Amino acid sequence: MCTDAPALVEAIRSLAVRGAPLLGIAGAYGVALAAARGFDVEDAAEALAAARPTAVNLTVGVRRARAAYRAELERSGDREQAERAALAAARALHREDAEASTRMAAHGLALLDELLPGGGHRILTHCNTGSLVSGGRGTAFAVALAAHRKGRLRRLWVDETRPLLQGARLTAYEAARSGMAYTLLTDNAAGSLFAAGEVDAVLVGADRIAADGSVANKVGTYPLAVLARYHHVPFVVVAPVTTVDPDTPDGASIEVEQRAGHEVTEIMAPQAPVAGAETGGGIVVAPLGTQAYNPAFDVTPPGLVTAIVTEEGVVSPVTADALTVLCDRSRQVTI
Ligand SMILES: CSC[C@H]1O[C@H](OP(=O)(O)O)[C@H](O)[C@@H]1O
Repeated sequence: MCTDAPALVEAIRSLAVRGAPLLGIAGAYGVALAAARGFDVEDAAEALAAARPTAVNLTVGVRRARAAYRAELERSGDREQAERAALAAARALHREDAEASTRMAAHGLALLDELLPGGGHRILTHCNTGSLVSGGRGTAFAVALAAHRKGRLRRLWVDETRPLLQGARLTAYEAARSGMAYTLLTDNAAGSLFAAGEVDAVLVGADRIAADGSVANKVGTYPLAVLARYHHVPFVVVAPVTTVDPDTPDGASIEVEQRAGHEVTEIMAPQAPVAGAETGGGIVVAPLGTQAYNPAFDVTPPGLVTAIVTEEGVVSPVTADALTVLCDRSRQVTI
């Protein structure tokens, strides 16, 4: 339970709180929390927004609550009323995300039925995109859940998602709890599933979608897009409009978060690493001193994306014109 803004910043950095839409909601509540606890709201907003650089929703949520706080403070000069305005903005964002999740699930299921008319979808997903990252039932996982509830999901292939295992730890949990047929696999086993013709479509989330349609998502997403293209399998990104960032022109402009090497050189235990410790607290699987490359995300070019599903509908193909419409919509719903 985060009782103050610095604790929430650390929870976001350590991925105790994670997942693009939820980061936006948490960021907004963090601004309201800072105001209520007497922290400097501007400083807290900056720290929260900087906690993880790739997920644009974090910035969106922080800006939404900060704008509400500033506007009310200017209007009434009353800090308590300004705190309430920031909290109201956070609650509104929470509700909007829950509604967006429901609408994305409906649009995504309709797209799957159009792309895969035979039903019995075998869906591969990466990382975790369910209710643990959302005010509702999530993004990509919400589509798989909708298919399951309509009896049209034959199997959910769950990438374990190294190094932090969001798939093995979280998506498998959500799939089991929902009663859907699912199978966990190592990330490097996905290729053989495609080769065996066992994947009908790929469904993933996003952390930032650039104005040209490039998609930043958990590392390991780009190889799935290449495999999907090679094997003529639809590759579908599911994300709220607020994840589209008009101010990031292309994939090369997306800052990809680089994380600590110990997340790779150790099999991480669920608890957060002890700050300042020589290791991350996990089981060391590489010689001490091993350097590790640990980007948290990778970027998929628009040409490999079959469709982007938002709460506003489906964009396919992913063209500059189509993204212009999404960017305009994003500007309307963000500050
Ligand atoms: C659709 S939000 C989930 C999104 O966020 C994950 O990243 P992280 O676990 O580092 O927060 C991953 O990229 C998912 O696709």
